[in-house]
Amino acid sequence: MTTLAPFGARLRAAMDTRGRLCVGIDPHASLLTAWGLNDDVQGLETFSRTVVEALADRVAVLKPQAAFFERFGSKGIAVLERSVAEAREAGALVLMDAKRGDIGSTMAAYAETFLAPGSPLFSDALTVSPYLGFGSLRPALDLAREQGCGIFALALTSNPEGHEVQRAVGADGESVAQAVLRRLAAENAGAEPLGSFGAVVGATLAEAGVDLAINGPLLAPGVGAQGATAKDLPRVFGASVRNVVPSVSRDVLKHGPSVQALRAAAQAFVDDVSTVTNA
Ligand SMILES: O=c1ccn([C@@H]2O[C@H](COP(=O)(O)O)[C@@H](O)[C@H]2O)c(=O)[nH]1
Repeated sequence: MTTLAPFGARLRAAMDTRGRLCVGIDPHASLLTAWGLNDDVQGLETFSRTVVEALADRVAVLKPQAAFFERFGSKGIAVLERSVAEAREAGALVLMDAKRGDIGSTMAAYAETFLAPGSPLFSDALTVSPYLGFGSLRPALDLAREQGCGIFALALTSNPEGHEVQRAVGADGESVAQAVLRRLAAENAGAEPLGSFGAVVGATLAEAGVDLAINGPLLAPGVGAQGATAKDLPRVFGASVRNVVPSVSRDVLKHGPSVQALRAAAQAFVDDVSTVTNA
């Protein structure tokens, strides 16, 4: 099995050649219906296959939302396995949005599931929750580093409810989100051209209010259906905007099942992002 180059380097190259965009594969029941599909495993398979066919050979990152596959049990997970493999085969980086987080010994099993080569769900990167303590993520951080994979830890999420936890300030005056970012920066120290340990920071924020200079990617969900636009990115991310990977799900997916329309919608976001980030 060939060893992958570090995820950060692969992501930077993908963004340079394909443009800066992550498209989520979120097969909501309402989207399956809107596409004329049944809300069942066959509908899930057709939906996911269509998104992969339309976008995996052109967008930098595809981000399957595991929850929408898990809701169909083992058959849904089998669809997820095939989608991940086909998307990677077509050249997209696959970021598994599973937001795993647990005590270290269990975290090791999650890491094996998503980051061990040969695992049926092997992905290029994984979202994780650091709210059992950043140190509990160590098995995932170590396996990702060893295998050329990436990790995206939740720092400031796009939903308004996240702030009560993430903006909380400790006795030392540091916010919880800032502590997560500081630990990510340490993981990325010295990495070039970009570290592999990223943060999730919502594009919906009024302002970041934290130091985002982590030398790693900043996944920015919230563009599209949650109300943010590409124009918000410079305000939220400041000088770190060059490391932002905007993430859109419903606002691209609503254009299916037409492959051409999905492609056009994704390209429109890529163009919008390049206008504001290259300004
Ligand atoms: O802070 C976060 C972290 C993750 N997400 C996920 O991103 C997509 C957003 O979907 P849209 O349809 O573009 O709103 C979804 O899978 C979320 O679970 C997020 O929104 N915010």
